[in-house]
Formats: sequence, C-alpha cells, structure tokens
Amino acid sequence: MNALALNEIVADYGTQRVLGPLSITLARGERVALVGRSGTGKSTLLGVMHQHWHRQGVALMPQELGLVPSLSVFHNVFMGRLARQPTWYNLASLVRPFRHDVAAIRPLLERLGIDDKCWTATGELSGGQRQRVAAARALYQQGDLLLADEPVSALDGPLSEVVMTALTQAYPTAVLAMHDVELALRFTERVIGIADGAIVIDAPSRTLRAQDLLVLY
Ligand SMILES: Nc1ncnc2c1ncn2[C@@H]1O[C@H](COP(=O)(O)OP(=O)(O)OP(=O)(O)O)[C@@H](O)[C@H]1O
Repeated sequence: MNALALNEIVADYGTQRVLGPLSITLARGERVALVGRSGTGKSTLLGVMHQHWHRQGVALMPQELGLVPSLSVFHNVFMGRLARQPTWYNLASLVRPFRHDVAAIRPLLERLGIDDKCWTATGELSGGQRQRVAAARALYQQGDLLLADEPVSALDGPLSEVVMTALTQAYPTAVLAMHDVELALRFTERVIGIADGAIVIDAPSRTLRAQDLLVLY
C-alpha cells in the first residue's frame, strides 16, 4: 500500500456542507487520531475515507459497531472475513463453525476479555462488551488500514488500554476518531484536529500535550 490521499474532498448532507474542502495524505505506518467536538465531522471524514479507500484492504470499526444482535459473539467476529470466503463456507459456519476458525477467534476474545461470551448473542451484551466484539472483528478481519470511530468510548481505563494496544499492534496504519485526547496522544503518531468540518490542527503527537487540544472543545 502506498500513501493514501484525499484531495479537496467535501461532504454534504442535503444542502448543508459539513466537511471540507480538505486534503489529507496518510503515509504507510502512520497512525492518526481525529479529534474535535461532537458533531464536527469526524465520522463523516472516516466515511469519506472508507468510500475512497475500501478496495485497499480496510477494516472498519463504525461508531454504531454494526453487530448482528441475534448472532453469537463468535459469528459476529467471523463476519470480519465473510468477503474473503465462499458463500457455502460462510453458510456452513453459521450452522456449525469449523474448528480452525474457532481456534483462530478464541485467542482474540481472550485477549479482549470476552472469551466467556463466545457463544452468547451480542444483543445480550453490555455496551463495553459489544465494543470489544467489534474490536475483535476488526482484529480478525486484518488489512492494510484500520478506520475506527471512537473504538474505546464505552470502555474504562484498563480495558481501553487493552483494546487500543491490540488495535494499534495489528494495524500500523490507522485513522482513529478519539474523544479521549490523552489516549489519542499516546497511541498515535499524528493528531488531526477538526473544527466545523475543517482541519485546524495537524501535528505529530509527540509535539502536543492534551491542553494544546483544548482549543478544539
Ligand atoms: N445522516 C445525516 N443527515 C444529516 N446530517 C448529518 C447526518 N450525519 C451527520 N450529520 C451532521 O453532520 C455533521 C458532522 O457529523 P459527524 O457525525 O461527522 O460528527 P462527529 O464529529 O463524528 O460527531 P461525534 O463525535 O458526535 O460522533 C453534524 O453537524 C451532524 O449533525
């Protein structure tokens, strides 16, 4: 994967412009945090990135998670690779999972502390548990780039560390919308601050402190 670029993109809802025009280039091996007030355009920007780059092996962890509540944790994680496998295989797995897929998924669940929920329907889980299922699915999916929208918003301190560590180890190239600026600074190399659909900060994380980002809020 070479550098990923968006050039002068805009996004509108109806007649209202909510993003851009803005340009971003993302280097391979670069993890970027998108930070900014609620409603300022971070999710919209991640959506535009997904539209432009989805053919390049992108794992997406949307804010609303996109889980199927009636299916088990195992099956929701398994869905991370649906597109790569034949339909007969996916259908057979729905009825009776293959042993090697269970063996591949269990360690991810263990790492995220939800192994005991492997066969529980995701509709019966807490918000934090569901968020970890979505993280496990992103880990299982693999790919060149992770786009994640508030990936640890429902988790407390130690668990958010576990999930951020797992996601950033698996995806050296990533764009993460984050509301926790301390975490954003620790787990990314670059911070892009968004205000009213425009980039107002773009700087290496090591040059910033949390209070430098307060102007965004
Ligand atoms: N489906 C939609 N229809 C109309 N307007 C929308 C829609 N989705 C988002 N918007 C508007 O676009 C703007 C940007 O929203 P967006 O979800 O990208 O912000 P955000 O920074 O991700 O917010 P948050 O941190 O709360 O998730 C907001 O003003 C929002 O009201």
